[in-house]
Amino acid sequence: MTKLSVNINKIATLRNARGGNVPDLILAAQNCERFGAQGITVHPRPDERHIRYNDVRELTKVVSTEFNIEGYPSEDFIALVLEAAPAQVTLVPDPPGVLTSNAGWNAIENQVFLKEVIPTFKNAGIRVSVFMECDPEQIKAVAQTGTDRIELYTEDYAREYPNDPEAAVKAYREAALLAHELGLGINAGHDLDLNNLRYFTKEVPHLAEVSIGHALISDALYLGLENTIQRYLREIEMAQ
Ligand SMILES: CC(=O)[C@@H](O)[C@H](O)COP(=O)(O)O
Ligand SMILES: NCC(=O)COP(=O)(O)O
Repeated sequence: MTKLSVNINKIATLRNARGGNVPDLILAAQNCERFGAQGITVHPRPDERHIRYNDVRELTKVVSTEFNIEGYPSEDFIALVLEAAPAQVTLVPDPPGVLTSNAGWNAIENQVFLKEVIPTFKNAGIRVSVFMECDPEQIKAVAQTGTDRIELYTEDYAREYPNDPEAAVKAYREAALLAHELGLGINAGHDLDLNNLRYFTKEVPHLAEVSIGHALISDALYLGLENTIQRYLREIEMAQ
């Protein structure tokens, strides 16, 4: 069954807006797990616009499901992840000033770099996932880096889904089949929501985890966090 990892970046966005500790991010993460989340994901960006490095240090003490830390493997990020020792690190090629993640790795051009960085985490017992698009040549290249998993970047799927679901999901299904054949685990995320999640998890095989944040936290403003998490879980259950 595909696991749901709730990305709590946007709870930190709201907290930072007033400079205090409301909403309490640690309590929110614990409640997400209590409401059924099977993982907690954070993306501490260099400018700490939402998740701060110290949030990661505090969260790692309380997260009892799978803790997944996403980010570009800068020296500071690597040191933070090794200190936090999460279940999983997801390497994302984001430059510092980007509004949000908007591309997967070019694993062909960055093969040497990824081959150097990935053992640092694996030797510390941390599962590695690499944020990727669906290009088969890129999937073959990232399979050579030693990563445990890839995370399929699903913005293209989310954008095209309303127009033509089958066309939107085709490349992802093919990428998942190829990745599985190459011995890679498969995660997915970015812009997944209550409308497009069931079809994606039904059509894409071998999907270990989806990480969802922006739409889920936005839905929770209307539906409540507990109800929202359970509705996302139900979408996955209905697909499998
Ligand atoms: C890698 C990914 O798709 C998400 O972690 C995304 O980067 C969320 O980041 P923001 O919450 O800063 O948009
Ligand atoms: N890896 C994707 C993630 O953690 C959340 O992305 P989004 O749902 O906020 O777009």
